Formats: sequence, structure tokens, C-alpha cells
Amino acid sequence: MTVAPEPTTISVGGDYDVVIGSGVLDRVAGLLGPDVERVLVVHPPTLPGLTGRVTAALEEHGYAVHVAEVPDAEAAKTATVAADLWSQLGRAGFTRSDAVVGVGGGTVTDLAGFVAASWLRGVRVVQVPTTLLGMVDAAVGGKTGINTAEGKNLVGAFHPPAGVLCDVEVLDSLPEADLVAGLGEVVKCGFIADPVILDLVESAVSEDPAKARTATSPHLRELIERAVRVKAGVVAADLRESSLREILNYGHTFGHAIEQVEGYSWRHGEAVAVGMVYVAELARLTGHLSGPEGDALVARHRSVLESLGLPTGYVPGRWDELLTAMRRDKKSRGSTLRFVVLDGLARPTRLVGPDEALLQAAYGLVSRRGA
Ligand SMILES: NC(=O)c1ccc[n+]([C@@H]2O[C@H](COP(=O)([O-])OP(=O)(O)OC[C@H]3O[C@@H](n4cnc5c(N)ncnc54)[C@H](O)[C@@H]3O)[C@@H](O)[C@H]2O)c1
Ligand SMILES: O=C(O)C(=O)C[C@@H](O)[C@H](O)[C@H](O)COP(=O)(O)O
Ligand SMILES: [Zn+2]
Repeated sequence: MTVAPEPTTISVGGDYDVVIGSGVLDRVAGLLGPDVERVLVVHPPTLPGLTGRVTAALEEHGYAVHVAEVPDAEAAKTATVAADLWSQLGRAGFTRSDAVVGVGGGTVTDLAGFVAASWLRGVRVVQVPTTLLGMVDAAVGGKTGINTAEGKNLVGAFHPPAGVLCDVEVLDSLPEADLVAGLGEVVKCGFIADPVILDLVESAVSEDPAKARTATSPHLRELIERAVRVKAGVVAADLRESSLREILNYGHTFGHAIEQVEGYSWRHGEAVAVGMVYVAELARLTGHLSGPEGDALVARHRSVLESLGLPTGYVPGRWDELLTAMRRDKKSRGSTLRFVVLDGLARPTRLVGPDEALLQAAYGLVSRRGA
């Protein structure tokens, strides 16, 4: 019989904890604090069982629980959905000492966090991510937001959670494609900060490619913890993205552009995977990566992502739309585009205002018919 390892607690700058383990979902009440009376539990339509467990755990502790189901996936991250939640909070009389709990993937934690940030200018939020991507990235760090017709995450706030509960058991029901998309952000942490992540992924894939893509992979718990440590360290040092935090945006300028151009039919982690190959090629074209080592690092982007089943190419012929979307990236300053690129493995830096011809050439290097 294998015994599940004890939960791991990772502190984010001493401000709040991320708890990772089996069965930790039921600890939700302990994170709310003594003053809270009312709790709004925000969840997608796909998780009635998990939401019921969270709700029961809260009711057992005497909280007045209000449950709000929101549309699935990216359709949750709209002003209309946020406004509906504000109405629910208003009708139920939520005060500044009440709280929001987000139960779901990154789309739900982004929305729940934003609603908590904006209600009465900020109430407590506890995040219970139920996807790999939510656990390793979206629920940690206090970046909250919704989309507008013009682009991804264009409205939002920095609002750290009071705590994050990553119950790894819930990943058993996650569709494989969503698990793989979450591995895209894990791999990102490998390239920008912790290369052991890449070694672990590569060794898992060489042992058994199918196993590396499953929730029960023996490496998954370690990968989750390593990615959370990367994110926690970065956001503790630079919550408001004045500089260092931008490294977490590796691959996102092009990735977000794909998501928008594709009407959010691509998973975020898939689009970021292509975005990372795009910036790796851009780094080579601009001399940030050079020589055999640079070539090997670009090739490693493709090999590790493809070994997991993530996409590394995008269709040709969409340059104008992609460029328009990239201009709305939050790292842009005026008409100057800025990218996170690598000077080497785990050596992120900024590329400011590259020549448009090079941007388009990098697109040429990732574009493939049928991608
Ligand atoms: N705030 C941040 O720092 C940050 C970081 C990374 C990504 N994000 C955002 O996160 C979003 C992507 O998150 P995601 O990949 O989790 O997508 P998602 O929230 O759309 O979830 C993916 C799918 O999995 C389903 N699901 C969730 N948990 C499940 C479970 N345990 N079992 C079965 N099905 C389950 C959902 O209903 C959905 O259909 C994007 O909007 C992205 O912009 C935010
Ligand atoms: O936490 C961050 O900072 C990140 O950039 C993490 C990203 O993985 C995430 O997708 C984030 O939502 C992107 O933020 P944005 O500022 O580019 O909208
Ligand atoms: Zn992301």
C-alpha cells in the first residue's frame, strides 16, 4: 500500500500559505479567519461534487454559504459574469469582513479573485484550484482579472489570496488535455528559473510518455511543488510586476495573442507552449541565444513541450491580427513591445522594442500549415 505524502506548505513571502496535498480541500474553513460570516463559493458547472464538499465543510463551521455557478472556462472571465456576482454579493449583504472562495480552474480563480478585489474595494479570497494550471500558477500570486472584447486579462487587480489549497486528489478527474496544458506553465518555470523541472519532465517522459501526462505520475507532486516555489518566490519579491514578476509572463505575449485570435478555443497552457517556442526563436534571432548552446536550448523548448503532447506551432497567415493583439500586452510601454527572453537556461531578461521584421520572422519559424 502506498501512503500519500504529508501535505506541503509553501509560504508566499510570509503573507499566506499554499498547501499542497491529498484531501486538503476540507481545510477551507480554517483559512477564512474569525470575522467572516458570509462566504460566496464561485464554481464552474463541471464540479458539483467538489463544490458540494467545499460548501459542506464551510457550513459545518457555521458560515452562511452562498453558491454561484459561473459559465465554464474562459466564458467565466467577462464583465457580465463579474457584474452578476457583484449583484449576488449586494443582495446577500456581503460586508468587508465576508469572503469569496474560488473553486475551479484558473478561469474561476481569476474571476473570483477579481470579484473579491473589487467588492467594497477588497474582501478576503481563498482559492481552491482544481486544475494543475490553477495549482501551479493562477491561484497563487494575486494576479486576478477578466477579459474584454479587446483582449485577454485587460481588466484586473493585484489582490493576494488569504490562502490556497491544492488538493492533488481532485486532479484524478481532470481531462488529460487540461492536465497537459497545466504542464505548459510548469515547463515555463523550468525554463525561467528551475531547470530541474525540465530534467524531471524529460526523465518521466523517457520512462513512460503516457505516465508523464497523468495525474498519478510519481513526478507530478514534485513538479507542482517546484513550480509553486518558483511562483511564490517571484511574487513575494514583486507582487505588482514592477520588474521581476514579468519573467512569469514568459511565452505569454504571443500565447495570449493566439488565445484571442482563436476566440479562446485554445487552452491557455497550449497557447503559452507555442508562445515559449516563439520567444525562444526570437531570442535566437536577436542574439540573446547564440551558438550551439543557444540552438540546443531552442530545440529543448520544442522537444520537452512536444514530448508532453503540447503544440509548438501555429498556422501561418495571421500576422496582422497577432501583432495587433500583442500590442495590447501589459508589458508594452506606449508603442514599444517588450518580451521576456532567455540569455540562457534560467537566465531571463527583457527584449525591448525589437524590429518588426524580426517579430514576423519568428512567427515564420513557428508557423506550420495544419498547426
Ligand atoms: N492569475 C494568474 O496568475 C494566472 C496564471 C495562469 C493562468 N491564468 C488563467 O487561467 C486560465 C486557465 O486556467 P485552466 O487551465 O485551469 O482552465 P479552466 O479554468 O478553463 O479549466 C479547464 C477545464 O477543466 C475543468 N475542470 C476544472 N477542474 C476540474 C477537475 N478537477 N476535474 C474535471 N474537470 C475540471 C473546467 O471546468 C474547465 O472545463 C486562463 O484564463 C489564464 O489566463 C491566470
Ligand atoms: O503571475 C504572473 O505574473 C503571470 O504572468 C503568470 C501567467 O502564467 C498568467 O497567465 C497571467 O495571468 C498572465 O498575466 P497578464 O498580466 O499577461 O495578463
Ligand atoms: Zn499563464
